[in-house]
Amino acid sequence: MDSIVAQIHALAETSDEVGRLEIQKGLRDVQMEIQSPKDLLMSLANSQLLIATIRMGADLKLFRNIAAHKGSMTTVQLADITGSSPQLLGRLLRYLSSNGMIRETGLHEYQANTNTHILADDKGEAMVYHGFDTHGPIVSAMPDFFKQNNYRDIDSVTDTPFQKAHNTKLRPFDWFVQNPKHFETLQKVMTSLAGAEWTVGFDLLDMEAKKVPSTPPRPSEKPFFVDVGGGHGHQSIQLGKRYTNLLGRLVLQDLPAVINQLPPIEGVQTEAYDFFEKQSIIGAKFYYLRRIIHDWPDEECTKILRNVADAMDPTSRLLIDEVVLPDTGAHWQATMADISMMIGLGGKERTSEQWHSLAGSAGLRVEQIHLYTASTYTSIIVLALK
Ligand SMILES: C[S@@+](CC[C@H](N)C(=O)[O-])C[C@H]1O[C@@H](n2cnc3c(N)ncnc32)[C@H](O)[C@@H]1O
Repeated sequence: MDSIVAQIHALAETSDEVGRLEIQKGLRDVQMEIQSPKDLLMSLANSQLLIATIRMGADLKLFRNIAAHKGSMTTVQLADITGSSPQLLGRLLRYLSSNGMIRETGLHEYQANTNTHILADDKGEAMVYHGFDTHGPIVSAMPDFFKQNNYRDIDSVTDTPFQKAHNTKLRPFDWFVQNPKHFETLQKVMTSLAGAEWTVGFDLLDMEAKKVPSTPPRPSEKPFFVDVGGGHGHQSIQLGKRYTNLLGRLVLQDLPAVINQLPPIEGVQTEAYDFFEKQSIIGAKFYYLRRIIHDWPDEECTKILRNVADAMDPTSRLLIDEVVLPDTGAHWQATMADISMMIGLGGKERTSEQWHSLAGSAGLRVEQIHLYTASTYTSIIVLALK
C-alpha cells in the first residue's frame, strides 16, 4: 500500500495543474468505488460540521498557533493560549485531526500539517469566513428558495437565495457596502486569487506593453490599462511589477466604499466609479474586467459591457478574465463556481457560445480567447468593437 501511495506522490510532483487534478479525480473515483453507502452518507453529514469546526478554529487562532510552533503542542498549551477549556478543545482537536486538518502526534499532542498551514494564513482564513458567514447562509436558504420559485433559473439580482439568507432586498454589492466586515472578507478572498498567470504568454498584452515608452506619461496620454471593478488593485500592482514602463498608465476603478479606504498605490491612479454609469476614461488601450461579469445576470452584464464599449475606440480592447466553461465534462470547481454565482449574486459561469452572445448584445465581438489555466478554464476573452 505504501508503495502505491509513494507512486501517486511521485506522479503528482511531476504533473502540471491539469495532471494533478486528473490524479485527484482518479482518487475520488477509486474512493467512490470502494465506499459503502454508509461511508457516503456519513461523509455528507460531516461536510457542514467540518466547515463550522474549522470556522471555530479560525476564531480561536488555533491553526495560526499550531502552524507557528515548531514541533507538537499539547491540548493544555493550546487551551491556555486560546482561552478555551481543555475538555472542549481536546474534542475539537481530535475531530480536526481525524479529518486531516492537523496531525495528531501522541496523546493530547498535535502538530501542523499542510492543511493547517493553508488554514493558518490570511487567504485560508478569509476563505473560511467568507464560506461560512456570507456564503453558508445562502447555501442553507437555497432549497426553500427554489421550492418557492418552482425551480426556475435565476436571472434577477434582487431575487436570489442571497436576499432570503441575509434578509435584505438589496442587490448583493449594495448589501456588501453596508456590511463592511463581509465586504472586507470578500475582498481578501479576491486578493488571495491574485495570480498574474494571465499575463504569461499573452502575446497581445506583451506586444502592446513593449510599445509603451519608459518615460513618464504625457498629460494628454490615454491610460494603458483600466481595471474596472479591480477591488484592492492586486492586478494593477502585478502588471506594474511585470512592466515597470506601465507605471503611471494604470487606472484602478471600483465603488467609492472600496476606493476611498485604499492606501495610495504607486504608479496606479485610483478612481471611484460605478460600472453601471458612463465610463469616463475614453480610448484606453485595455479595459480589464476580472471576475466581474460572472457576478451578474445577462441584462446587467450587457449594461456593464455597453458602458465599456461606448468608451472604446477601434484600437481599444476589452479583456474579460473569467472562466469559459466547456460544453461537457466540466470540473467540479467550475460547476461549483457557477452554482455559487447564481445563488449568491444572480450570476453565472459562461460557455464560449454564451460569451459570444453576451458580447454581441453590447456591440462587441470576441476576437480571441487566451486560455491560461487549463484546469479551471480561466481565460482572457478579448473583445473588440463590432
Ligand atoms: C468579485 S469582485 C472582483 C474584484 C477583482 N476584479 C478581482 O478579480 O479580484 C467584484 C468587484 O466588483 C466591484 N463592484 C461591484 N459593483 C460595482 C459597481 N457597480 N461599480 C464598480 N465596481 C463594482 C466590487 O467592489 C468588487 O471589487
